[in-house]
Amino acid sequence: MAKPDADRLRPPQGMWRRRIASFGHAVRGVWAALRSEVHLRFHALATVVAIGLGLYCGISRLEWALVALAIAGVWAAELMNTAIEAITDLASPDYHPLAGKAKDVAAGAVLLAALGALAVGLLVFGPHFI
Ligand SMILES: Nc1ncnc2c1ncn2[C@@H]1O[C@H](COP(=O)(O)OP(=O)(O)OP(=O)(O)O)[C@@H](O)[C@H]1O
Repeated sequence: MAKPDADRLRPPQGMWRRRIASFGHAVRGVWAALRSEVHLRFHALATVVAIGLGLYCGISRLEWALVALAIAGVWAAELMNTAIEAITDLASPDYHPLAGKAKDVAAGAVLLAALGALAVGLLVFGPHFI
């Protein structure tokens, strides 16, 4: 007899069902990362602050686009970093220079995205306060 989990794990039939299921997996991934990663909670706070500042300063449509890209870039980099950390810990729980390199490079991607977001924040919001 099939195990109870087998039905749940079988991919749903039909294109839309599969698309909706994929979307659900992605949302579940963001939620799982948010629960486990302190950095992501900090990004969530920074996102709320940036949106609040944007509303307070009445920034333009183009400025909103830049802020949105900066926010999405940091979230995407941090989520990829979390995924790479997880797969690295799975593949190499013991010390290995390549595991360290993978984690360092993934962390570097987050650092670059964060620096870019900082530059966008300073350039967009700075003039409203100076
Ligand atoms: N298996 C490993 N082999 C070699 N070096 C590792 C290994 N695991 C971690 N490291 C080194 O330790 C650093 C920190 O790794 P860790 O897994 O603690 O991530 P972290 O920077 O604390 O990220 P987070 O706080 O998001 O969990 C890595 O960037 C890497 O240089």
